[in-house]
Amino acid sequence: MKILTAAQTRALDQATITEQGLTSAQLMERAAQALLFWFYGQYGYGRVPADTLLLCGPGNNGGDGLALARLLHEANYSVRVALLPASRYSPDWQHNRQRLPAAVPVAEISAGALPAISADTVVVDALFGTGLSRPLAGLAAAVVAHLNQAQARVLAVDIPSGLFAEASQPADSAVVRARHTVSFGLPKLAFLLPQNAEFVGEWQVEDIELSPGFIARTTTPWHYTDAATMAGQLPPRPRFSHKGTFGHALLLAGSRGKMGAAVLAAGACLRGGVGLLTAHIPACGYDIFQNSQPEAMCLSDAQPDHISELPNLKPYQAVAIGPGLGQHAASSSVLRQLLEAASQPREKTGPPLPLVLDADALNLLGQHRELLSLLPENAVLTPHPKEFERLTEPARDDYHRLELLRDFAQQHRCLVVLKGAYTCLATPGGELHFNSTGNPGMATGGSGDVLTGLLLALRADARLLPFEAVRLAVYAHGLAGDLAAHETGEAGLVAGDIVRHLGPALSRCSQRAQNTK
Ligand SMILES: NC(=O)C1=CN([C@@H]2O[C@H](COP(=O)(O)OP(=O)(O)OC[C@H]3O[C@@H](n4cnc5c(N)ncnc54)[C@H](O)[C@@H]3O)[C@@H](O)[C@H]2O)[C@H](O)CC1
Ligand SMILES: [K+]
Repeated sequence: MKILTAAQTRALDQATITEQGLTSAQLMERAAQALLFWFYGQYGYGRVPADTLLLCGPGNNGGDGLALARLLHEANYSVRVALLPASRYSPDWQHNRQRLPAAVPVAEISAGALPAISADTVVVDALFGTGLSRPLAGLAAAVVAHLNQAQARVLAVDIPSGLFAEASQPADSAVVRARHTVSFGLPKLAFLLPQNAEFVGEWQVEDIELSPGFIARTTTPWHYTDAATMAGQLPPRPRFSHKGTFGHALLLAGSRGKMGAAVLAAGACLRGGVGLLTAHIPACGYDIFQNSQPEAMCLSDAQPDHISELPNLKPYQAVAIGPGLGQHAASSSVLRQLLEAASQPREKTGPPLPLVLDADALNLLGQHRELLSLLPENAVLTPHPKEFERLTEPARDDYHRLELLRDFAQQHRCLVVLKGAYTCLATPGGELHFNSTGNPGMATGGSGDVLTGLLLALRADARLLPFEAVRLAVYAHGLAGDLAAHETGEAGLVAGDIVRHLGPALSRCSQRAQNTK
């Protein structure tokens, strides 16, 4: 699913109206209907809130609010409307103002007459939407401050008022703190960034049949990976496949006290469908590893506590390094040797060896930035924000971090998975793909090791393009976390639960096998 700018969204509106032969008021009616269904979903018939207040601005966001006020009134909700005065009102605002039944109380907001809001009032924030052109000030800012301090349940229409769709607002500007946001057609970039979570609350996107042709033609660096995007992305396993079909993966992981990271990554790699897995681990971990992952092969390093040797890479279709690795100088030298070997083309025309770098491998890269020039094309890096900062620089805010991320992936021609809520995958071509799956229960030790193992499995599968493999791994990892949390609750979730649910998560992304009989 694409994410568009506010300007592109306005053009999408227009294209929809033209292509479908609609009036703009008819499109607004679709938006208002979607909002009405949100109320039905929340309150059902007959359980309506005692007091619903619609705060309406002068543009089409306010027009949506006025249309919704009419629909709610017709559905027997007790509604009142408060209008933000302006010198100009949009034509569809005026249309819906006229259609508002006289029985609905309407008041004009002024500094001395702010609408009464109690903690029991359900407030619809239809002050400003994607037409916001500057930070809120004056009366609009006063209304927002008044609303926020009432701590009422707030539903934001399209986007919380005062929030820009794709840029930071200045610190301390007035922004509605919504508990819910119902947006139309496509998500807004703002919804996906941690700095906006306090304003956006729980968000959802409602389909109002905006022009699919226009969306397809419109270019954007931002994408949202949802279930529809991922349906059928994992190819079926051919009936005549054998373990060589899915690749032989090498995992370089573990150090004394951190063998669990190697075990978890290996478990995820195996559940990710790899053909063969070999783990190269420090000698202290040999028994631990062999006992807990009997399906994997194991190479023991000469050193007891850390990795100091790089195995011969010839047998392997992909290599991951980092989980539980530690930062010993000898392990750092293994990383250097691996990057040097992988940056040489394996065959004259073939792609370089697929690499996945995580955890301490990223910290070592941060300490030795000269190694970045050795990254082979499409190497996968999986930093969380702090690890990413060590590779680049501190970000001023979440939008700046996205810029740094995009630049880094383009400059080093690699795939960077910036981990967190809505994990963001940056591609060498400059795209940013935000992931929809996952939950806060996954903020627990070992989750990242599981992702590395799954990435390793899918990068070893030669049937998948590098970007496809990484997007699928990120999505399936989050989905496995969601399936696991369903069983354990978020607090009770541990990384091993994610491993156990990778199989079901991947099968939800798989194509049905055809002609395999
Ligand atoms: N995207 C869709 O598919 C649909 C969107 N709808 C709704 O329309 C709004 C966007 O409406 P628009 O008229 O373009 O903008 P706004 O209502 O957000 O406000 C514009 C209005 O406000 C003035 N203004 C802008 N910033 C400020 C400010 N800081 N202070 C004061 N005044 C400001 C501006 O000059 C205009 O006069 C979208 O979000 C949806 O809710 C459609 O209804 C359905 C389809
Ligand atoms: K709004």
